Amino acid sequence: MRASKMPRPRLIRRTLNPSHRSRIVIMNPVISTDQLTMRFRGCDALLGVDLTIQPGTVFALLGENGAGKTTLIRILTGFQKPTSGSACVCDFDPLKQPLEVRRRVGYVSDNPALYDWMTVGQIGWFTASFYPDGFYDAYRESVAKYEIPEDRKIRVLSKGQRAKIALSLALAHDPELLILDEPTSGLDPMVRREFLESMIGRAASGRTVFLSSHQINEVERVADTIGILHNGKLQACEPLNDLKGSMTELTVSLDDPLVQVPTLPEPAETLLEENQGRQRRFLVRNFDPSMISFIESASGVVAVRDRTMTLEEIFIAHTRKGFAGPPGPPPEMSRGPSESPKPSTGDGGRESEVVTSGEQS
Ligand SMILES: Nc1ncnc2c1ncn2[C@@H]1O[C@H](COP(=O)(O)OP(=O)(O)OP(=O)(O)O)[C@@H](O)[C@H]1O
Repeated sequence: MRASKMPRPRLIRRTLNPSHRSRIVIMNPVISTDQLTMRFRGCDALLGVDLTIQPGTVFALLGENGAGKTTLIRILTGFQKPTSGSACVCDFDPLKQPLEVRRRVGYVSDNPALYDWMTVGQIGWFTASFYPDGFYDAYRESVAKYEIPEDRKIRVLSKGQRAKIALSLALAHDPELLILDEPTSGLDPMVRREFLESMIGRAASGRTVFLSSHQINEVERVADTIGILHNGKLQACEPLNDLKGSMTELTVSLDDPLVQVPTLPEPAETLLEENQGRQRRFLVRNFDPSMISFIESASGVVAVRDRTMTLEEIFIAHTRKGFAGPPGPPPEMSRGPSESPKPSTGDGGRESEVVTSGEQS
């Protein structure tokens, strides 16, 4: 990482105990990346990803199949050399200091590789040899909690039991950073719930959790920061509440499909516009309810409805064809249907138009 691009330490004020006075602690981000790019033959898996994750965060990386999530995780854990750009994990460069990174990171891949011929106990004992004292005891405690016999061979375990073993191995050294690729696949609903809730506890104790997942409703319950990766680009990376609070769906009813809807004033930014006959649907970032009367006062506008969006809808808005990408120059709310032809999206006869000038991914 170039010195000029190293993340600057942030001042975080935290009260460690109600009986203690507040004190200032200087903390570096747990993860920071600078313009990470990964080009495979015939495929750009990551394109200039800048990501910063602070300690004590439950971060969820959302993305469709092939968005680049696993590639990003492989780079962060030192298993993959990026084409360009750099990463810093727990203050180390995963490429140059992979062992330092792995000592501090617990990682469970979406398809954990375990030695099938070992027993549950043996794999814990074997892995413990790479870690400080205390690993094996913590591992055994976790396996006992999951009620998996230690003398059972790995190869006869069910998918969910294997996932539990992988989690137990990843957590036994109480890592600073836990990276989980699709952590709950294979776990039954009760265990999923308990496990995800335990991630909140880890973050509260200052540890950091990085989840990559397709289970949007599930991560919404536990994550405090959300990243949305689409075609290798990070389209959004914000605290969950900021992300949800910043996006609004507007439905404008018109007395004629050709009516022009006025341009919204800044800071509103229209990300997507859809024509549905006499209704125009907009996805707007930074919408202020006071703008409703402004739109209603336009000629031909019959009614305006606004609605906050769920995380799932926000995710779809960021990953569907036609989304304009991260904030760019101030957009126009509408150019009016007569001014430019709109491409068909094939989604049930609706038409979408990109209305910002942000780069398409
Ligand atoms: N070793 C490789 N060689 C060539 N292409 C690769 C390689 N690894 C990944 N890719 C490609 O990079 C893109 C991103 O893959 P990646 O596995 O990171 O996606 P993902 O977001 O984890 O997907 P999923 O949710 O399906 O696991 C895909 O198009 C994939 O085919």
